[in-house]
Amino acid sequence: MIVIDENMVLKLLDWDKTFQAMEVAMRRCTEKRIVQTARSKTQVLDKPNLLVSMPGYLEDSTFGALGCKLVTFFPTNSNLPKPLPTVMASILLFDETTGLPKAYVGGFEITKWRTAAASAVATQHIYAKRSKPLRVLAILGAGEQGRAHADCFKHCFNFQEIRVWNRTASKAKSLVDEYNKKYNTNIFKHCESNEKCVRGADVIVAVTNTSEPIVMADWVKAGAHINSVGLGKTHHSEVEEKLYFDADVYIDHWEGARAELSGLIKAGVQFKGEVGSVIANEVQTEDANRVTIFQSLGMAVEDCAMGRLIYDTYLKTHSN
Ligand SMILES: NC(=O)C1=CN([C@@H]2O[C@H](COP(=O)(O)OP(=O)(O)OC[C@H]3O[C@@H](n4cnc5c(N)ncnc54)[C@H](OP(=O)(O)O)[C@@H]3O)[C@@H](O)[C@H]2O)C=CC1
Ligand SMILES: O=C(O)C1=NCCCC1
Repeated sequence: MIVIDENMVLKLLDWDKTFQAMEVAMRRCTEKRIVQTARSKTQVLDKPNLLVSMPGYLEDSTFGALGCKLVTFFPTNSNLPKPLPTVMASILLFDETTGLPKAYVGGFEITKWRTAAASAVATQHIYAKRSKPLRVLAILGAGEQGRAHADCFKHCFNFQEIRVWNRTASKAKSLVDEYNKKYNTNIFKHCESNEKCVRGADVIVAVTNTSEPIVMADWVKAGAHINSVGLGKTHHSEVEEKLYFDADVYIDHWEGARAELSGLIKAGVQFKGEVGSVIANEVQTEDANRVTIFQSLGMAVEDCAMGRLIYDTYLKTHSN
């Protein structure tokens, strides 16, 4: 079995290929060329900490794989004397014919990259391909995902301004300073409040553990697009609930949504469709003034696609 550790994974990752892998995973999902059920969660007693198991099979000549991601979500890690990441992951790939274990692939970087790229794919197909404005991006949350989304959206789009807000302001300020230097630009701007960050933004990314809404309906401009990624009390805690009734809400996969967005479903919110059906041009938002939301849950087959991409790239670059 090949072991591809986190350092190696990071060397092999590439935004364009990650974007492509997410497009394929999402499209294949809608075409039913995948197998994945709602993921199983094992909670550590009396703690908010979870071990999540995500097995999947993706049929595709380039990105297809049989694999399983095991991911821990330990929000309490941020309070440790020496904080650890709150989301950590490992991916196992198996031979599709024999079932033999093929590779262990570190899943920490992959989870960051594929989640940010899934938001970028959703933004491209639900929003940007309708020739909508891409002037101001608002990122709420400057943790691991906030950073990955800042890199990914800088790479994939051409925003004139990328605003960053974080509950702990110093982390957003550090991100802004670091990224303006890294990209030799001044488009990254720190926002003191989530309201200032959201008002007037064309695209909004929410990537926090909040259990209370941080994106209020009245702040969101007509026709804006929101990627809501974070998991607080529920997967839809970041956006004020009433906005879900006045927006076109897209999901990554129905099985996951039925299990993890049951609160929204019970409240009567209807989903417009999977992002895969938008990629396939089967569904689209027609009204330019309607807000669109991508409610990102994360899918096992996204990790299968990434495992295969990294495995193949590793074999190409380490052939002896
Ligand atoms: N949809 C998907 O596919 C995936 C979703 N996720 C989810 O994305 C979220 C972010 O992950 P990640 O960046 O790795 O986590 P980090 O621990 O690195 O960052 C957490 C972020 O959430 C903020 N935060 C925590 N509590 C609150 C609160 N009550 N109000 C406002 N902000 C808060 C933190 O702010 P501060 O600095 O002030 O503490 C920080 O910005 C998590 O909920 C995670 O489960 C992760 C992977 C995949
Ligand atoms: O898809 C994932 O990976 C995760 N989703 C939400 C919680 C942490 C990991």
